Amino acid sequence: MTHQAKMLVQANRLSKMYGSRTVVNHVDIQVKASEIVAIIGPNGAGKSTLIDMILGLRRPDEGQIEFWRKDYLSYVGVQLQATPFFPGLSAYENLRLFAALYKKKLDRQRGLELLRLCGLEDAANTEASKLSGGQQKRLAIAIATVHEPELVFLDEPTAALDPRARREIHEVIDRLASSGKSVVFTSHDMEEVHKLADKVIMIDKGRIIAEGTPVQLCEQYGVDHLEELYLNLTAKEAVIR
Ligand SMILES: Nc1ncnc2c1ncn2[C@@H]1O[C@H](COP(=O)(O)OP(=O)(O)OP(=O)(O)O)[C@@H](O)[C@H]1O
Repeated sequence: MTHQAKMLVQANRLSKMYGSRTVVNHVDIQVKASEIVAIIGPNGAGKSTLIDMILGLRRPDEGQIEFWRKDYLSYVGVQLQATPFFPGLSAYENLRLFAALYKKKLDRQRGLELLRLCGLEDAANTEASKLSGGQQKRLAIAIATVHEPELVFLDEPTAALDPRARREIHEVIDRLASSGKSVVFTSHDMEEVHKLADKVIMIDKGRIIAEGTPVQLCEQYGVDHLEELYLNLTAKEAVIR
């Protein structure tokens, strides 16, 4: 990624309230082209609410978001936690179906290329329901990118996966960024965040509490690992008596 990379998303002073509770509090976020951004923070910190606002699924109560193009939603891919495919169809048939929903024609060669990008070249004809958990996650990512988006959101893409399956997802994320896409992902695995992210945005109680490259953050706070920083900066849950 170069320093002159174009800006895809520029969100300023975003806030969201539920009743009298502020769950996102004056958050600024930028996403540049080909950048991998990790949004991290404790359960309930406001990460999903923030991403939903960027995706236009929830309206911010305050702040505004500028996108790199008017029709940006056609160039955004989203993989949410639920597995979003048709279990009775093969991996390739699922891709073709989702491409058709986006009104894109997907020829066999392009379909196989996309499956290869997601490490699924040997599973093209396998029924989606028969794929392993890791393969299903990768199919979900392939589906989220079938319309050639420029910006991809992945919500906890490696949750509940074994180390090898995680590593395969890491490779897919790296390949997406190398092919020029920007990736925004959430994760509770600090080692993975350190390895993958160009930029880390740490959120607690709706506010950004730290932001920078993993190396910058560790240097700035004098820690060896992001996990240490995370534990130092995020609040402990109150004990309910
Ligand atoms: N529709 C809603 N109405 C009321 N409160 C909500 C609503 N959606 C989320 N919340 C609350 O807002 C807070 C932030 O939730 P959010 O899902 O954004 O957190 P998160 O950081 O994504 O958490 P996790 O890591 O568990 O996915 C939580 O306390 C949640 O209970």
